[in-house]
Amino acid sequence: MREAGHPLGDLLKRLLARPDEVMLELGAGGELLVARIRAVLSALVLALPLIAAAGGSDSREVLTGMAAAVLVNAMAQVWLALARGGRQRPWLPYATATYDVTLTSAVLLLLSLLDPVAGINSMVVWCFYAIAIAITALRNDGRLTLYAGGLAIVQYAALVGYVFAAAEAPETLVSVDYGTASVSTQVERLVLLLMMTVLTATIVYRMQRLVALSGRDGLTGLPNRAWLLQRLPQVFGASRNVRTSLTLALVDIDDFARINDEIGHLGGDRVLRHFATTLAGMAAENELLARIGGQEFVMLLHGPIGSAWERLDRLRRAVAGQRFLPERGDDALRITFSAGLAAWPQDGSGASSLLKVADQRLKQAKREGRNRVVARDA
Ligand SMILES: Nc1nc2c(ncn2[C@@H]2O[C@H](COP(=O)(O)OP(=O)(O)OP(=O)(O)O)[C@@H](O)[C@H]2O)c(=O)[nH]1
Repeated sequence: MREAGHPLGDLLKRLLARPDEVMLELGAGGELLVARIRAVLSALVLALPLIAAAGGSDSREVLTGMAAAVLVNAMAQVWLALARGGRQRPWLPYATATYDVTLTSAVLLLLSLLDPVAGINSMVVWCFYAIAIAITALRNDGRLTLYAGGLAIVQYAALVGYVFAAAEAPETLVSVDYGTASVSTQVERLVLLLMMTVLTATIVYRMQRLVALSGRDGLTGLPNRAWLLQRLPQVFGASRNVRTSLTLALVDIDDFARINDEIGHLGGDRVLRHFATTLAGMAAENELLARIGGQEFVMLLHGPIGSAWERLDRLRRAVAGQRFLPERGDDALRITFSAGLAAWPQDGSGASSLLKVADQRLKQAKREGRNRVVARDA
């Protein structure tokens, strides 16, 4: 994997980039988790007007609080129901982040209408900005963190501006319960929100790096088996919707143990990298390629098994006809491969059934003498 020149440049580039499909899938799981946390927190909010009522508060205030708490709970249930749809709604994380931040601003605005200093000096409600920014980390999308942080800073700055502009004497904004409101404290709060955003964005970046590393094969840079098994169900789901056919190919370099014996393990590694590049050259942009074991690769090709066979067999002939020079001075090496194909959905509707069929056909290709592509059972 290529590193960008400057760590900060790399961080910003990665944060602003669309995350990898597997990352987005994990992020959809994070969205559901956030929706569940929001539902639990909202249920706790219901207790606040009841506590106020027990404390002898004004019945109108209690009823208003109750109505607001019910509304917050109803919204939390709506977000939860939408989050259960997985990645069907790409706008959902943005909608919920907007909701979380704007709800915090709305409560602060309400407080400021009762007592201007309460609106901008309240610590507890203000902390919900920080929570709203922090939980975007669970969605694995840096763009969302930057959006939520930016929104919180803009909304809070607007609220502070409004409170100071509306005050008759801004220098004497004092409250018995909330102390003195000063411009410097408010600037500090805005800086804290910025720090929270940068911190959360850095966590997202690190998480993305870890997921990317755990889903990649270190030698070839291709996705590995874990990544492939996460990704395949989504691809099958998308293809089911548009009714296209797919072909899974299990591709295996022939006699690789002998190649290792002849040119050494490092030479074998070079062969693997060269072969991975050759396969990648054949795959279309939206087709999958992964290294799932030693000398074993999986390709997911678009189209019926017949045309996939033609493409792979053409590649097989081309590879067998070329010679690979592992290192200057070495003897040129002839590489061949065998492949077993399985058609989706005819040979299996899931990853494991397709891999099983493709493996049987690969074994058949090896039994029949290697250097061949098998697309149906003997
Ligand atoms: N250089 C190198 N060799 C590897 C790597 N992973 C696995 N191998 C070797 O790949 C070889 C696989 O051998 P086999 O499973 O017998 O397969 P084969 O020799 O290709 O035989 P057929 O598949 O039947 O054609 C073993 O010698 C492994 O040590 C790797 O990352 N680098």
